[in-house]
Amino acid sequence: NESVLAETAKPEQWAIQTGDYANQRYSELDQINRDNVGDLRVAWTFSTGVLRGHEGSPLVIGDVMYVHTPFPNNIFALDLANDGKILWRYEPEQDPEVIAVMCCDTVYRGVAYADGLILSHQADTTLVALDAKTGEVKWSVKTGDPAIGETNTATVLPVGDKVIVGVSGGEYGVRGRVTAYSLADGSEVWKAYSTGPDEEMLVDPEKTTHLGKPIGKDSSLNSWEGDQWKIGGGTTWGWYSYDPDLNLIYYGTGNPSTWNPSQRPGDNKWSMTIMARDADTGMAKWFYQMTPHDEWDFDGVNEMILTEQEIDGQERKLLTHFDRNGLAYTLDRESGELLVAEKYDPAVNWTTGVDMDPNSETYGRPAVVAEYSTAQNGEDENTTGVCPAALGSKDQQPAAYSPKTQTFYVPTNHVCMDYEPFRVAYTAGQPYVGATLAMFPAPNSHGGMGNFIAWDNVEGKIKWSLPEQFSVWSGALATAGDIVFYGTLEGYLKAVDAETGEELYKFKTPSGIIGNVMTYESAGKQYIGILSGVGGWAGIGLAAGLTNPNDGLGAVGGYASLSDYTELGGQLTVFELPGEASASAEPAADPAAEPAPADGGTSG
Ligand SMILES: O=C(O)c1cc(C(=O)O)c2c(n1)C(=O)C(=O)c1cc(C(=O)O)[nH]c1-2
Ligand SMILES: [Ca+2]
Repeated sequence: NESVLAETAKPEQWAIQTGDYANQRYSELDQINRDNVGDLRVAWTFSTGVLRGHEGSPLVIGDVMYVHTPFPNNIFALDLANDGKILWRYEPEQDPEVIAVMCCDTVYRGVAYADGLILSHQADTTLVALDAKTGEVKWSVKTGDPAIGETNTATVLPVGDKVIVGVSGGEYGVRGRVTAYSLADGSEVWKAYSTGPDEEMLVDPEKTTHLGKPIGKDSSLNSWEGDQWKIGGGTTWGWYSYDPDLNLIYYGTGNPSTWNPSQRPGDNKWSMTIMARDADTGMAKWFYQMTPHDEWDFDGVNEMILTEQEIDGQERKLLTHFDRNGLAYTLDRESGELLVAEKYDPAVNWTTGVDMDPNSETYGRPAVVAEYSTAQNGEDENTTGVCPAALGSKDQQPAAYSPKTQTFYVPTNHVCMDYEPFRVAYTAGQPYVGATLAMFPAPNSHGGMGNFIAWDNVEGKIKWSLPEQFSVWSGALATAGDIVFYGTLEGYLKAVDAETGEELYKFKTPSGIIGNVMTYESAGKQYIGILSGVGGWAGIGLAAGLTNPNDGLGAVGGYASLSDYTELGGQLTVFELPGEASASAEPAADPAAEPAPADGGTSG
């Protein structure tokens, strides 16, 4: 979208959840830098009035900040030129029944902006376009049906004259797809399913490729038994990227349903797949399936970060993806060629690695370790000590990339599990999970459940790693000030040196952080914003008031002690440096400073 491109090009704004179309989460702002970040202080705060998990971040367009909440997906427009006064609020009516069919808390990863519209895709799958100035509803359309388990938690991607949306419900047998709607009136333009016949997947058997080869006729149908693909998941609840030059959108598909692999023999295409599609038509250019026939619930939906970098002496258009399965992939995003696939979490034990030999029968496939194969061990058998756990070495928490350091900054989980598949019958709108889980910190390690790492996507190597007590479930931000920010589940906002990882600042916000750090400039001064409000799958114990470690799809386990550190509550905290940045900013409250001359001129 011309308007999205123009708005995201202004460093003083945060105009899209992902920072830019490339999902780099990098800001050119450098007033706050490695030398002064230690002086950060709270500038102002805002309570959202909602208790459960707060993912995503506010947007800033011009002088207005747009803050969203989890269910019921309220939106506030705050006037940054007027002390954050509420310009308008949007509080949709939503049937609370929808909460029962949300797998992993009532999270929402935020609103989008295009052409003067605020676009919000609610939990009940209502997609609404609001006038950004007034909050007035311009149009509204229903994209799914919660009665059959279809919900939404993701942000949307405005591209050209369309807005592209996904769907959640892989734990309810929902058939994944992306749908493009007209920005002008909300009418449907194209729809591309993750599974099923070529026509419904918008696949061309001769032109769409997998690892450089034509994908062939009915590649999805041939990889499932019977009609299982109709309730086979592959939902699309993650982050979306867009390359304006190639006009391709990129996203990943989620777990095949059910979690019991014995109920769905075959590769279960195209679940667990990176997809590249034409933004105008939805036609698939290339796919890459990372985890064929998933046995662990390693949804492939994490963000695709687009960069221009040199690899093997050649400048290439790259796509880097940190998958739930514990492998970090670097691909050529034009051709879909697989360049690097390496473990980014030392705990990973279910695979010995990916076959990188293009002439091999198993090219591009991960080699599975029999001991940790829940399919080979079979139904009603408990496979113990699988690393990573179902929520992966990384879940939805997005990484950041600094073009200055050519380094990726990745919030990770360091968690393992016991996994016991069982037979489950499908009933529309009921959980269709088919496995029980117990999750715990990775053994033989630092004892914590997370690391914040710096990653070299060309070498496929960790540069440095900061141990954390809990999973780092917050999104990172990198800036031209040579610093990187992230939040922790206990509630700390932290800033570290982009080169060395040295901790430079931390502040404990009122609740655990699962939101994404953002930055903006207002009246000439740089600010850092973060939503706190513990929840999400890792924090579901607190969010849903669960005490039994087997509740919350097994996530409570090692996360139960989170309640020793934090409590529910949604709040935005905005940080600044002391001192003035422009004529309109408040003067610094520095008692040691000389009083300013009365005439406002320079002294001496
Ligand atoms: O398969 C799906 O449709 C689906 C949806 C969601 C969601 O919408 O939040 C999650 C998951 N799966 C999932 O597997 C998962 O680990 C997860 C974590 C979270 C979160 O926000 O903390 N959501 C989801
Ligand atoms: Ca899932």
